[in-house]
Amino acid sequence: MNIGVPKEVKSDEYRVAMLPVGVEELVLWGHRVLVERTAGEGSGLLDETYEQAGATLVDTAAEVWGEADLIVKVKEPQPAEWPMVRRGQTVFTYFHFAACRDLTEAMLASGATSIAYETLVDDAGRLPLLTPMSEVAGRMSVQEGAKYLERPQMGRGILLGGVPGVAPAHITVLGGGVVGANAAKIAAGFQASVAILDINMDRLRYLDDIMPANVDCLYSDRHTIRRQLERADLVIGAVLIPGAKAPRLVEREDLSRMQQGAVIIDVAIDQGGCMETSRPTSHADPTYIVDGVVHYCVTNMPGAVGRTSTFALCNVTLPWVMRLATAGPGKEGAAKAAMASKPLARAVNLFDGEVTNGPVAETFGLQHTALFAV
Ligand SMILES: NC(=O)C1=CN([C@@H]2O[C@H](COP(=O)(O)OP(=O)(O)OC[C@H]3O[C@@H](n4cnc5c(N)ncnc54)[C@H](O)[C@@H]3O)[C@@H](O)[C@H]2O)C=CC1
Ligand SMILES: CC(=O)C(=O)O
Repeated sequence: MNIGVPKEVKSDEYRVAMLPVGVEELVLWGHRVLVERTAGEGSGLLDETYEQAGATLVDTAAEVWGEADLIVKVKEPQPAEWPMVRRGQTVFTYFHFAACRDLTEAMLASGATSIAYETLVDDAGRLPLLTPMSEVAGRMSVQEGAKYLERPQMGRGILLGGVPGVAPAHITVLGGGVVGANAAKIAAGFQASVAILDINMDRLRYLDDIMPANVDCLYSDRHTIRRQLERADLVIGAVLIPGAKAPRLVEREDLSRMQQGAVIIDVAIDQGGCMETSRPTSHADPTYIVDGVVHYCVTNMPGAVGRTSTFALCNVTLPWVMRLATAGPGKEGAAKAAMASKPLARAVNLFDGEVTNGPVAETFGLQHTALFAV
């Protein structure tokens, strides 16, 4: 099968979807891997290394998209890429469809099979292809929060850990999953005062067992969220309902309860964000201010630490790329791979012009067709 790895084109996206070792494995199994020149550069991976691993290097994205049966990417196809997607092709990447109707419509119109990393749910209910990037973003959210709390960045001028005689910052983490737990762990290490909120009591019990003493694990309801907003120097949005638009936990009027110069890092922005006032931003222009509160809503946070993130992502995606490649090209190959693996079947969001993911269909009022009924 022809497998294509285009260079990422989203703003400040330095990850690449395959390591040289991945190329080598696929080539060993008889596949051809087309890699766009300089695709790995942002992660410090040179063309020569891909070539030595057996990749066919090509000069343009059009050649990759034109020849590949399976496209392996990091971020959702950007508008400039949409015309290159074709029927019969499978695209395996982060899509976050619920956050963007235009993307959903473009991919539906292409007739390609869209398999989304973020909805690949294993039999234990985990999200193995989202987890490593959530670990990165959760940890990063605290370092970004620390930066934007600095006064020259329009923040309150608060040091996370305080100093003897002066209280540390208070950090509220909405959502205690992978992003939330990683954020809380790093924030606690900075000696901040931390509260982590979730609606899943089992998860709260677990977090309560493993978190240090400066982390409170609280049930997430409207009253608790409002009380937290009054106290917080930094709020981190980390909730998720897989496939669906993020639940909205903070309304615009709630910002009036917050302190001037407080910072919101809405990590959940890739699924639409969990604050009414969140809108997507980029690494080049990451923040804006609403009612005196600094908002940071970058949709590809791990892209900024491309080298760490590329290795963390490719470690988990390669076995699934291998399964898709082994199943063969076209929609028949994608269906065969999905038939043989429930996690892969759950990750198929669009197939042959139909929406096969329930929450995506519900978000846009589109018809939902079960994958094996297509
Ligand atoms: N902006 C970026 O660059 C990145 C964004 N993300 C996003 O971060 C978000 C969180 O991801 P994960 O932590 O991996 O998800 P997760 O599934 O591990 O955790 C989500 C948590 O939210 C909780 N939750 C759901 N509704 C809630 C509510 N109403 N109140 C409180 N808690 C609620 C769930 O119980 C769960 O524990 C996702 O949207 C993910 O795509 C992840 C990586 C990078
Ligand atoms: C999860 C995701 O969308 C990212 O890592 O960019």
